[in-house]
Amino acid sequence: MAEFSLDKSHIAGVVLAGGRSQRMGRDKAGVMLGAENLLHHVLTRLSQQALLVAVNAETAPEDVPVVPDRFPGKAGPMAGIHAAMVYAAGLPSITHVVTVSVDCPFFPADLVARLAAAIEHSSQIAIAASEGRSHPVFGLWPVTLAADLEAWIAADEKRRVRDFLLRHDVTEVAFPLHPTRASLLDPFFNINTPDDLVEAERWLEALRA
Ligand SMILES: Nc1nc2c(ncn2[C@@H]2O[C@H](COP(=O)(O)OP(=O)(O)OP(=O)(O)O)[C@@H](O)[C@H]2O)c(=O)[nH]1
Repeated sequence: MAEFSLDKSHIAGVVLAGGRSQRMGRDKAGVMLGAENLLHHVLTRLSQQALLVAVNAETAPEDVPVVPDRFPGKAGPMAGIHAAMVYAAGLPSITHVVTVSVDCPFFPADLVARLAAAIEHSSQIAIAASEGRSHPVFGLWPVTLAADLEAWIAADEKRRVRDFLLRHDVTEVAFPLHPTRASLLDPFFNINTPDDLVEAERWLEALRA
């Protein structure tokens, strides 16, 4: 059997930025971390790893396509992942879409490379993990799963990402902690609350030092 190989030229990236940001109390995409907002941090990091990038939210910078949920209020982040798949399926030469979360500004610089290397055939999903926990919103998804995901969302609105993954061939890729001057940073550290934001400012400083 020929070895399956997936490179950046076949991968689009979508930042998941839906949801209610209830714990933060305001839209997380626009929250400032250092000199830039979270959406800017995440888009910058993602655009180095995917051929094209888009945002799954109401608003985005002018030159970035917006990919809104097709099932708003249903299935949480899975609705965003579905919108991402449908968007990417319409792009020439794209076979997979990588999704990342807007509240996670330090995700690994080799996220896509390592997820892509873990995929052994065209219908496989790869998701990230760290510290023994999986992070299914950080996934590399075949765009051909859009119809299956749509049927899954339509059938039951209460299920979670993990339930969808159980239906498919999934590989989990473990990422190491990132050394900083202060201590080891989990690259999937995410910002849900104002206190998390204070901690993220400290990590930003530690990374810059
Ligand atoms: N497209 C889409 N993305 C979502 C939805 N709910 C959450 N997300 C995204 O999934 C990721 C994790 O979200 P959570 O932190 O669990 O939820 P949140 O709505 O951002 O915040 P809370 O309201 O405080 O739980 C973030 O990138 C969110 O933008 C949704 O309904 N649709």
